[in-house]
Amino acid sequence: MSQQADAITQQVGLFLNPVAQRRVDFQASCGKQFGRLFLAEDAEQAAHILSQQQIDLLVIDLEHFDRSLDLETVGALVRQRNGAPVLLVCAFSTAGWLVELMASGPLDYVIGPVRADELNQRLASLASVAASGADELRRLLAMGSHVQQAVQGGDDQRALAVRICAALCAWPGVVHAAMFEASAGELALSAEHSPSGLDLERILASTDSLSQSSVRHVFPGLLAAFTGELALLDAPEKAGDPQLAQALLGIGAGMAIGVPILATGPGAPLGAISLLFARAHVFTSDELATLSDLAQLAAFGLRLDEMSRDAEQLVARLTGLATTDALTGVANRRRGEELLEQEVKRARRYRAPLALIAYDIDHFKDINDRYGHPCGDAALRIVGETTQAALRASDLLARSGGDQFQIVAAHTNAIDALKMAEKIRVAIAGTAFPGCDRLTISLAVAQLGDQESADSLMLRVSAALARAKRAGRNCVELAMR
Ligand SMILES: Nc1nc2c(ncn2[C@@H]2O[C@H](COP(=O)(O)OP(=O)(O)OP(=O)(O)O)[C@@H](O)[C@H]2O)c(=O)[nH]1
Repeated sequence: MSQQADAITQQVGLFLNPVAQRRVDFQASCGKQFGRLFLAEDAEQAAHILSQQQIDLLVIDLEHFDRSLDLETVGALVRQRNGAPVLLVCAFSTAGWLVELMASGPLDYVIGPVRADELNQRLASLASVAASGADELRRLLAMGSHVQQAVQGGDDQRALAVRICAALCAWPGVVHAAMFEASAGELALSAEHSPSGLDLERILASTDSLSQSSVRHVFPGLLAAFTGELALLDAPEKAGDPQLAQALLGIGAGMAIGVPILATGPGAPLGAISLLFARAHVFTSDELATLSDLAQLAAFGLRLDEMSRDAEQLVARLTGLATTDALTGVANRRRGEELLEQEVKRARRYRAPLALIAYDIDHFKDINDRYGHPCGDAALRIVGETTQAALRASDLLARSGGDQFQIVAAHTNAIDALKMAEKIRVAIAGTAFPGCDRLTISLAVAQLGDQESADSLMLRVSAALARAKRAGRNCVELAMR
């Protein structure tokens, strides 16, 4: 057995999971990786063991944890490690914690379920990191932590890329860091950071298309983004373009490396990270593995950014669907009632006037019967549009059902609401409804009384609307208290 392997089997490990059987299984399948293995059933016990023992490797298994283990508690355990290796076995439901946790300290992770041989492999490589104790590696891990914090920021994609590049420059010897992104077969420089002042964007600007340029075959950042493979160049004069070669020599870059940012599934690489070093550097396999982890972290950050934008759009769309009347596009009854409740509370708090206007198309049944339902539908849409055009931005129009609509008019008293109602009545009476006769509407107006509830306001306005119908239709009725 080699000295390193010896050192690894002397490692002291700690495994955390609340399920006894899972702890037993871990011991059976991975126990041989450790000279000694502690098992903890909760975070408190784990924290206690960490404070009493010199633990080389902490494995936090989030599968089967209930709400007793939260993000903050796991973050505290990672911080307690002070940079020493931690492996997180994530449940799919807790994968969203990763970025935040990574800011608590260097962290390796696998998303469960994970096979025993995969887990053993991860543990072996982490244990060798712990055993090597190389300074360079510790610096690399510290840089990883910078990158993790950069990913955590949650800005737009470009700002995120800029922060990742700035964080990558924390690795000693790096004179320039850049990120390339690939999309639909095209490559673009999305961000760069350079303590040495190299302006790669300006140099590459003379190239029309990066994906067609000769530089892409030689410059590691582009090569990696293009091929999906790690690329190294230790002689900058071979950079593939005289101006670029000159610029690299000018800032004293002795070596360039390109690390691909790979897609999770099959598919072209998402881009690459490009690093320029002041001197030639022989990368250990651990360093290379860490670099590619960093690239994946960057990819994770970019995807997270994209995902959160997708989610926002989806939520906006779903909320829109849930609150909009499909036929007329105005707010539906539920939204109208919700908003009336809110506005009633607000009007009470600020002692501001609030009016409710309700209206109903006159003899709408006849329109349907005479011209057909599609014509009735079109008329409902036009009534909605015509009313909307007559309202202020602060008024909310809702279809309260069938051929009935209501308007919640904030900061509006009965007199002004009567004027609004009359304006809408005249607008509808003067509107052409293609395919059918002219239409009229009957309206009712009510102003919220002191201490009055939304329900009572709606009852009063309905009664007034019934009076408007009885009074001959195509008119406005004021609701009395
Ligand atoms: N085309 C169409 N018709 C609808 C829709 N929803 C309800 N209606 C019809 O609207 C009519 C509403 O009639 P009522 O409000 O009872 O009475 P009216 O004929 O409008 O008469 P007054 O209100 O008394 O003037 C009914 O015939 C419903 O079938 C819809 O989405 N599209």
